[in-house]
Formats: sequence, structure tokens, C-alpha cells
Amino acid sequence: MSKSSQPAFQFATAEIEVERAVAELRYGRPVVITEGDRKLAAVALDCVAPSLYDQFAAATDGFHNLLLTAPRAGRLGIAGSRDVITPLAGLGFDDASRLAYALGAEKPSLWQPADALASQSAELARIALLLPAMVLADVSATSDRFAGCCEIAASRLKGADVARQRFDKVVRTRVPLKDYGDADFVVFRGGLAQKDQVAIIVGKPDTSKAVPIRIHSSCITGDLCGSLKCDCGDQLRNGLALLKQAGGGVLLYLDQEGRGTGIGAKMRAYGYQHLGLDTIDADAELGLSEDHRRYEAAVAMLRHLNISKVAVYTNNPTKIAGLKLGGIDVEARAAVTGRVTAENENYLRTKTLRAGHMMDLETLVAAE
Ligand SMILES: Nc1nc2c(ncn2[C@@H]2O[C@H](COP(=O)(O)OP(=O)(O)OP(=O)(O)O)[C@@H](O)[C@H]2O)c(=O)[nH]1
Ligand SMILES: [Zn+2]
Repeated sequence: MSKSSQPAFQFATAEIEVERAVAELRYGRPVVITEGDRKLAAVALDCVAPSLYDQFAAATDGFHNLLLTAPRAGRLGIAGSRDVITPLAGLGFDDASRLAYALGAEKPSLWQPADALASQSAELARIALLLPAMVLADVSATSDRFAGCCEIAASRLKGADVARQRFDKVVRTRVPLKDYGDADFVVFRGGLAQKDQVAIIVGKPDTSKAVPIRIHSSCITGDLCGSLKCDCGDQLRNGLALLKQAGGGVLLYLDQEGRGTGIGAKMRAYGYQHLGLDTIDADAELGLSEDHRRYEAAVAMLRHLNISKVAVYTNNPTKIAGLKLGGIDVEARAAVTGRVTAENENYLRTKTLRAGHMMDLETLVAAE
């Protein structure tokens, strides 16, 4: 084959286009989402620089809108449980940010239901671990003001869904653990705009039977620093201990900080919790739903490890549903708990009362 006939690199798959768009949003640059002849310019308020926000407003001649997702619209007192858009004409960066996620912001005087394309823009922000507060504007097909921006067809978002299930094993290496003996850390790479994920194999699980597993969502504050505001650190260590006692098992440590919203959103939500909101309402103020986690990575890791039947340690019914959706046979479920503290009791109570977690909190409190 002559040099000139070498095939050119092709980087045009749905997941590559989504990952590029997500990276642009994370760097605070606009993307243009297309559907047929329509072009919707979008930038994430969470990380756009105020000067670029002003430039965006000018480029749209002031016809830019703010997307308020259903949870945020609800918190602002807009009835109807749906995404809405509200005009931003005349509102600077700080006013727009206040409307998008500040506590006690006033309901906008003008708003209308968001169309499907506007709502889809928020999905890009979610993948980017940014607040779903999108600044949006329809752009004329002939305008060249956004010509330098990354463009993506809305259909590529759906098209990228298969990539969420694709993970490759990178490496498996032994790590001696102080309290649980030798473990194998198996690192997986893949998914859609995801960091590496880790399966921690404790002991020698028998994969011909239901394998004891724990699915653990990352929590920098609790797992690493012993935060009293949640039970994660205890659950991580108790989960490993339970797997060891069971004769071996697998802990899937998922990159899902803040229930899949990222550390930035979680810390903003903590700020609102310090002012009295519970964990779900605090997230709703930020435009976030109750839980943003997905379990394709967990399913893919289990499949790579030849595990199709599990006994899972969790109190969270959505983890079980996620495994079942991926075709994993959940034969049993057992609780894994941590210490109840003055600082985490309300958080645990909210999880049981509002998110259906299977936890006998009163017994746990009595045992303290
Ligand atoms: N958004 C948000 N995330 C939180 C808050 N507190 C803890 N988290 C996150 O919640 C998740 C808890 O993870 P897990 O302990 O694995 O999950 P769980 O849903 O409690 O379910 P089980 O522990 O399996 O019963 C982690 O991603 C934490 O970072 C909070 O107040 N707000
Ligand atoms: Zn935690």
C-alpha cells in the first residue's frame, strides 16, 4: 500500500463525538447540538467563564435561555415536574447562576416548557459531571458565529449508549491489605467519558456459585477521610470484611462520587445541607435528580470476571435493579451498615424514607 492510500484516521463514532462535546463543556466552551436543520448552541453555566457567558449572550443577540431541569423548576415553585427554559436577556452571569442553583432564588416571571433538544443538552452536562444548568440559544443555520464550536447531532447521545457497556480489563495485580489479607485489584477501562473502575477480589470466590459482592460508590469524604456526614467509610471496610468472612468475594469500587454527580456538585449540596436541606432537596436545588448512578460498569466488570450469579451486600434497591437489568442473577441480598452518628442520622433517615433504602435505622440507632 502506498503512503497516500493509507486510510485516514476516523474518529467519528457516537461515543467519540459525545466525549469531545463533554470535554468542550468541561473546558467552558459552547457546543452546538443539531437535529435536522436546527442548531442549538449550549454552554454549561457551571464552568463557563463570565466573559465567555457575555460573549455567548452577545452572539445570540440576547436571545439566550436558561434550562431549569424539573427538580430545580420544582424548587423554584414552577408546577408541573418538567424541564423548563427561561429567558436570560438582561441577566448577567451572577444573576443567571443565582437563578440556576442558588438557595432562595425567586421564580422567574417568564418560562415555558423545554423542548426535547433543550432537555437533551442537560445529559451532556451530566456526563461531564457539571450541573445541568445549560445556557441555550437557537442559532440560525447560516450564522457563522458558532462556526468554531464543536458540533454534535443529538442522535449521537443515544448512539453512544452501547459504549457505556464496553469495558476492557487493563491489569490485575495483588495488593496485600492490612485487615483483609491479599486482594487482587482488577482495573477496567471504558464506558462513556469515564475514569478507570476497580474490582477488588478478596480471597478466592467460587464463581460456580452465587458470588458475594459489594457495589460501592466512591465517596472521597467518607471513604478516604472518615467524614461523619455519611456511612460510606464504614460500609467500605465492613463490606470488605463481610466478603472475607463469606470465604471470598468482589467489591466493585465505582467512580460515582456524589451519587454520580461528581465531587463539585456534592460539595455544593453539602453547603445547602449545612443550611438545613436534606440530601435529596439539596441536590434538587442544583437541578439534580435523586440518583444519577448507572450500573453498566458493574455489570461489565462482573461479566469479565465470569460472574453471572451474585449475593449482594447493599441496602439500596436501585443497585439490585441495575444488576438485574444487566442480566446478572441476584440470588440474595444482605445489609451492610455503618455507625450512625449525630451528623449522619438525618442523611440515613432520608435515604430510608425518601429513597427506599432497606435499613432498620431505629435498630441501628438503638445499638449505638
Ligand atoms: N449527592 C450526594 N451524594 C452523596 C451525599 N452523601 C453521600 N453521597 C454519595 O452517595 C454515594 C453512597 O454510596 P454507597 O454507600 O455505595 O451507596 P448507597 O446508595 O448508600 O447504597 P448501599 O451503601 O449499597 O446501601 C456515594 O457516591 C457518595 O459520594 C450527599 O449528601 N449528596
Ligand atoms: Zn459518603
